[in-house]
Amino acid sequence: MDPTKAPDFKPPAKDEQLNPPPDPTSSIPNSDPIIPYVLADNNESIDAPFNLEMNKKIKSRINKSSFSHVGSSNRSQSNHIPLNENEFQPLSADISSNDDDEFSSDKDAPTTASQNDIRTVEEKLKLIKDTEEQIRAIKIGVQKNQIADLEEVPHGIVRQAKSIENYEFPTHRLSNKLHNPNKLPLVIVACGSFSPITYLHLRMFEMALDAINEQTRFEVVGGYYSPVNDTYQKHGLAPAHHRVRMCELACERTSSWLMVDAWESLQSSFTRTAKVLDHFNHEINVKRGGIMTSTGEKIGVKIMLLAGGDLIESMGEPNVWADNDLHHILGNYGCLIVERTGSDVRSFLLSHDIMYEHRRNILIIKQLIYNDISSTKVRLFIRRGMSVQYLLPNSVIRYIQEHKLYINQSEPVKQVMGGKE
Ligand SMILES: Nc1ncnc2c1ncn2[C@@H]1O[C@H](COP(=O)(O)OP(=O)(O)OP(=O)(O)O)[C@@H](O)[C@H]1O
Ligand SMILES: O=C(O)c1ccc[n+]([C@@H]2O[C@H](COP(=O)([O-])O)[C@@H](O)[C@H]2O)c1
Repeated sequence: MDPTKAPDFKPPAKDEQLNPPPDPTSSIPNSDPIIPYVLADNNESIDAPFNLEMNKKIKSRINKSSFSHVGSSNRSQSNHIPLNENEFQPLSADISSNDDDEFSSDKDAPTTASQNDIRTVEEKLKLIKDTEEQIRAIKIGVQKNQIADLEEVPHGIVRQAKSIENYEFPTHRLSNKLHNPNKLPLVIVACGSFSPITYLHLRMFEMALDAINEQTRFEVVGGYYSPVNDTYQKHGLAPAHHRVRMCELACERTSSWLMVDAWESLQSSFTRTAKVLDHFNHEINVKRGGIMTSTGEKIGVKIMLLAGGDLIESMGEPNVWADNDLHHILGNYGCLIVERTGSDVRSFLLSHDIMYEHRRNILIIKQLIYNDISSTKVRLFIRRGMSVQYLLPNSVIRYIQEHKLYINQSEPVKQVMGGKE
C-alpha cells in the first residue's frame, strides 16, 4: 500500500506542480476525437437516473438541429451521441424552465423540414424506443455471456508480452460498437497488486457492471486489470509477469469481457495511477479514436477507475497521492468504489475535500453479497499448505503450484491480521 517505498518516490508537497510534469502526450486531449463532455459526464452525477423526459428533450433538440443536416445522405443525427459541439447534450445547469418552454413550444418547430424529414425523425424515434424495449427484454434473467462455457476457451493463450518492446494494448474483448443508442461508452480499469487475483477481484467488475447498467447512462464496453509495477514494493508482491499471467488466466477462462493490460507492470519504475489512466485514454481514445456508435460514427469513451474502499481511503493518507493527481483521476476520469466490509466510504467521501468536490464523478457500489476474500490471506493459506479452492479460479491455483509462488515468503503479522501497511 505504500508507494513511498518505491525507489523513485518523492513526497508531493501541497499544491505542488507534478514533478516530473505530466507527459504532454498522455494528457487528456480536448480536441477530436475526444468529446470533453463525455469525459466530464455532462456535469451530471454519474448515478443520475436515466431521465426519460430529459432524454426526450435532448432528442427533440438534436432532431431540430439535425433538420439542417438531413439530406440525401440521410445521415441520422437523432439516435446517437452527437459529434459536433453545437449538438452536445445540454449541461445539467443549462436545463432551465425556459428550456422546457423552448422544448415544448411549437413555435420553434422546424419550418425547413419536409414531411418526409418528419417521418424519418418519427421513424428514428420509434426505432430508438423499440431498441430500448428490446435491450430491456434481453436484460431480464441470466445473461447469455454469464452462462457461456468459458472452460472451453483454449488453454495456454498468452496475450501479454514480457517486455515493453513487444507490448501491445489488448483489445480482443473491447467492444467495437456501442449497442444502446441512448448510452455513453465506458471502460472500467482496476489498478492494484492482484497478488494473486481472487474471485473478489473478479466479482468487483460484475458488481460495477450491474451498478453501471442499473444506475447510470453508460454502457460498459470493456474492463481491464492493470497490475502494479514490481517497484511498488508491497509485501507479498509476486513478480509482475506472474501477476499479469494469473490475471490473464483468471479473465480468459471465467469472463467474457475482462482483459489484462501489462503496460503499467512493464514500466521501469512505479507509475502513478493518474498516468495509468492517461495511458488507457491514449490507447482507446487517442490512438483508436474512441468507439463506433450504432450509426457508424466514433465517439470518446469515458474511463473510470475501479477500486475498493481501502484504496480510496488511502487517498486520505498524507503523502501517498498528489492532490493534482486526485483532481485528475476524480475530475477527468471518475471512480467506481466497491464498499469494503467495515469501511464507511460515504463518510470518507464527505470528509475528503477533493473527493467531495468531484462527488458527481464517483459511484459507490454496495456489496449486496459481502465478499472479503483477501490476497494476503490466500498467500498465508498457501504458505501453510491450506486449501485455497473456491477462493480463486483453478487455473490460477494451478499456476501458483507450478511456479511455486508465495511459498518462501513471510509477511508481517500485522498485515496478515488485517492491519494493512
Ligand atoms: N474486500 C474487499 N472489498 C472491496 N474491494 C477490495 C477488497 N479487497 C481488495 N479490494 C480492492 O481490490 C483492488 C485490488 O486489490 P489489491 O490486490 O491491490 O489488494 P488486496 O486484494 O487487498 O490484496 P492484499 O491482501 O495483497 O493487500 C483494490 O482496489 C482493492 O481496494
Ligand atoms: O498514483 C499514486 O500516487 C498511487 C498512490 C498509492 C497507490 N496507488 C495505486 O493504488 C493501487 C494500490 O494497490 P494496493 O494493493 O496497495 O491496494 C496500486 O495500483 C497503486 O499503483 C497509486
